[in-house]
Amino acid sequence: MKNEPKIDEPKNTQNLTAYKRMYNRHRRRPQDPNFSDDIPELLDFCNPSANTGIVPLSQPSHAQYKGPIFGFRDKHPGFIYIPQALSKDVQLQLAYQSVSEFCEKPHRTNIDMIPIKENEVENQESETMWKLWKDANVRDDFEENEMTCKSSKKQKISKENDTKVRYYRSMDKLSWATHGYHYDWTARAYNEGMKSPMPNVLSTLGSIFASVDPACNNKDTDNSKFNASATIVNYYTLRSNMGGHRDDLELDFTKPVVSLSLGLPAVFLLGGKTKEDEVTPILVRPGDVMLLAGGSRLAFHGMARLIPEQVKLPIVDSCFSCSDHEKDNQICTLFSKENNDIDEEQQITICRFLKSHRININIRQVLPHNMKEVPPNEKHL
Ligand SMILES: O=C(O)CCC(=O)C(=O)O
Ligand SMILES: [Fe+2]
Repeated sequence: MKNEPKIDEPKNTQNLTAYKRMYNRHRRRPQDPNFSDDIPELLDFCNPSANTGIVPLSQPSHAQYKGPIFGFRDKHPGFIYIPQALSKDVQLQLAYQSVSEFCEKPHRTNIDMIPIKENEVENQESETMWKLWKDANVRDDFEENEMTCKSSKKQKISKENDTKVRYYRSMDKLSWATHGYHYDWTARAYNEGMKSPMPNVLSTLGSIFASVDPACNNKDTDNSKFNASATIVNYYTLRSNMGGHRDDLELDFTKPVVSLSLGLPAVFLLGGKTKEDEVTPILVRPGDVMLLAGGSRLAFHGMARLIPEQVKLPIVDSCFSCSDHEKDNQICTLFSKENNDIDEEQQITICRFLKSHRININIRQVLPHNMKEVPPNEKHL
């Protein structure tokens, strides 16, 4: 009897990996027009109920981040979850930078790799993707919403045929941007010839959060210092997902991948070293931070779906509100100056963008401390 298939398991799912089975359970159902079908139960670090295996972790004494951090008692060793680590202001600031400077030159995006189509117009220098999105989405309805937005503009219309101008670089096509070492998706490697400056704010955030990992001590000058040298910003729509993979191209796996979430909540799937290992579906909310660290640094993971605004999620336990512990860390001071730069109209437009998108920023250290550059022609597989 032992080897016989279970009756309630459809035949064609028997050969699927544990990861794929979990993905199929949680992915957005294409037949659901509103994307709001019932969400199967998820692990919620913002409401850590009993019997979930979630345990509070103690902070290393040198940690720069002082808020509560969590992991699992008996699975996913080394994985660290920091609920509501980013205040609303910090989320807004990071989202603004993600849609404006982080996805423009000299950084690299997926759009650079798409050939320009015949009916598309090359954007002028002053027209960033964000400006075009904003112009197309800021309309008179702000006034209807009691928010007066005097300078709102209508979507740009071409005079000849009264149709929308199709720009080559447009937010609607944007799915990722990279900084520092650009990830070369074709070669599956980093290389010295493909770099842009790391945004300071991302390097600093990477170091602050990495410091909760016992393997990182930024006060030291030795090999335990986290040195952020690459970021990937993922831009997701309600239709997006990210398949199961391992972040295995860096040359130092002793350092964590620090992952920040903004915008819509999502279902993050955390597995183990193979696609057959146990997979945990995690509800990731805006403001949460995760670390793929230690024994989970090379774990399979992916993003099954976004959760639309209309789905009612459990309210975040009040002890995770950022206002208490954010005073203890350097994150607020990091942004206090720049924050004034986002005018009200921009803020409203960013909030609107975040109601239909998720932004994930993941920060990595590529090289071990004793290596100055990526060796040429190295195949890292
Ligand atoms: O969106 C996420 O949370 C995961 C992103 C990710 O795994 C990656 O960019 O490698
Ligand atoms: Fe990843």
